[in-house]
Amino acid sequence: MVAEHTPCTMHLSALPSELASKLFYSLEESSRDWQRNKWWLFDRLVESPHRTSFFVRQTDGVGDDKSWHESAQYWYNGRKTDPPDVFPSEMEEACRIIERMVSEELRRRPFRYPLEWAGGDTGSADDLLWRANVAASNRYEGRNDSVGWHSDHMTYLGPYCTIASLSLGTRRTFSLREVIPSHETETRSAQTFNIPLPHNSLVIMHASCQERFKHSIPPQSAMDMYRPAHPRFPGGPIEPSNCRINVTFRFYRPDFRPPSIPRCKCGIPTVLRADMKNRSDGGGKDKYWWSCYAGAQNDGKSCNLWQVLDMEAEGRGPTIESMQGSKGRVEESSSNIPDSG
Ligand SMILES: O=C(O)CCC(=O)C(=O)O
Ligand SMILES: [Fe+2]
Repeated sequence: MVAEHTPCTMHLSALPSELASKLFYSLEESSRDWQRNKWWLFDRLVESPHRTSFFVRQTDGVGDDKSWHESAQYWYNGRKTDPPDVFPSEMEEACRIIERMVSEELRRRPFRYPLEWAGGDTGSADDLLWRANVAASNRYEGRNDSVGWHSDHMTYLGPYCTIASLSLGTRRTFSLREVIPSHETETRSAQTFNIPLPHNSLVIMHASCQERFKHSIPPQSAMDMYRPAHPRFPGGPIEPSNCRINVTFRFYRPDFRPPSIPRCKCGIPTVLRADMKNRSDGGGKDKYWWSCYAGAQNDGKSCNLWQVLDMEAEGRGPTIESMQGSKGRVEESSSNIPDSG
């Protein structure tokens, strides 16, 4: 049902059960002092209703290039931060399994979008179609921690990214809702899909999810405690928890490295957003905007820059389109194009 109604797929029991427990325990402990993001909303300083942290992978297995480590320092409100932590060993192990799952799922997809990254296939023996090199992580404690409606910024991910989101600990609801393009608001309205995410489940937000849908983790009026299948230490007690840990594995694209990100008049890197209201649903004419992000960190003051992303003029790629020389969707069967009406 998830795949039928949304640009996501849902995978239960993603990791071996013992690895999922170990990763939950290690992140549950380290996340107690993760930060709540703070940003300016108009003239008010607001704080995220959950804790968050960011990890970079020591290597993405492709080569020695570690330039995404620098991108990772900008994850927090466009402001340069201390170097983030490297994936702990259980996260690295989980990442390898998840890369395989995502690659298999990509192989099953009937088409790729023109602007998807196409430089990932290295011809190496492991033939992974998708790799992760960073992980943004969230901790939700109790019923009230949450994240509001948003789509993820594409600044370092580029258009039509694939994000793999692992849930550990107590079950929470993941809500998805399409943003209806302006020219269709008269003829149809959006539905909200509420997907319960149990411990050790993986949601893959496939290409077009960030362009077409917003997502959230709403506060809940009630929740079940999570009872781990394994004790924290051999022979120890099972400790129920009201905590959910989320790890979103992402690929920071080589053609969206920090030096290539336009800066606005405030002098800080802009953020890349999809024009969700004026999209063409993958037909290759989607619009993306580089926009000033100073407002979030600068007492709410911004230079209001909005500059259109121009993949060609900015020298970005290779994309599926540039590799296959195709305009519009790269597809095998037209019957598999999701109906946007
Ligand atoms: O916790 C989740 O499942 C969603 C987190 C999220 O949307 C994000 O980190 O951007
Ligand atoms: Fe998100």
